[in-house]
Amino acid sequence: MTRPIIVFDLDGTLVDTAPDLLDSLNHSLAASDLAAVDEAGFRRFVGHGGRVMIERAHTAQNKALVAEEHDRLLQLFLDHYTLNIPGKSRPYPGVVAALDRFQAAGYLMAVCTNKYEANSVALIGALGLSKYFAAICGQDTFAFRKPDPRHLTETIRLASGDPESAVMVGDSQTDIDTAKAAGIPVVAVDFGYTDRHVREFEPTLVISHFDTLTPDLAERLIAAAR
Ligand SMILES: O=C(O)COP(=O)(O)O
Ligand SMILES: [Mg+2]
Repeated sequence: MTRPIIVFDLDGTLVDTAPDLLDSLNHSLAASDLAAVDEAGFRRFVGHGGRVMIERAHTAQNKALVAEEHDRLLQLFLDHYTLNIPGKSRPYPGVVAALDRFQAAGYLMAVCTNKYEANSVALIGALGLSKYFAAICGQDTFAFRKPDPRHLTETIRLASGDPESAVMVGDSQTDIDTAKAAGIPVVAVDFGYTDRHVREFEPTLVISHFDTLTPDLAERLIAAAR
């Protein structure tokens, strides 16, 4: 029988990356004479990767953004972000213990994120977490990304898992919509990056700490979804 799999979102779910994403975003926006974004703005702009974050910051400040300028600012963002990995980013409380529990219980684990794959692999490596994951799939790994459910189902296949025996953990509407479209139960953490409470997006379950996330719980969610 295929081993069950638990798939995690990265930013705002496994790792608190907000300070570094915000620093790199503001580094990039400064080159475009935009006002710096604050924490509240960041929560509204994040979730679909750096390119969309830059675009949303411009829209919010009523600034036009042509394609070449968009490319230039994205490159500035990525160069700054890449150079500073892992920066101040750290796993949320209880993450490492939860990964150990799922590993001991025989689960496959994977990451499905709208960060670029190279930055995701580098960040997870710098935090010493690579050994847990059978696959780390970013927004550029496939020709589609969350909320397209194939980003999740192809991540599961790449990790040698089965979408019928899978659970997703995320922090945003993007993650919840993705998992629901794939028919996969989804646990939402309530401490990540969203400007509306995750409850509003109707995940299977909301948790406030990784200590709550156990293989028993995952097994129940997978069984209930069948
Ligand atoms: O960086 C982003 O915009 C989103 O990243 P996530 O999918 O890991 O939350
Ligand atoms: Mg996230």
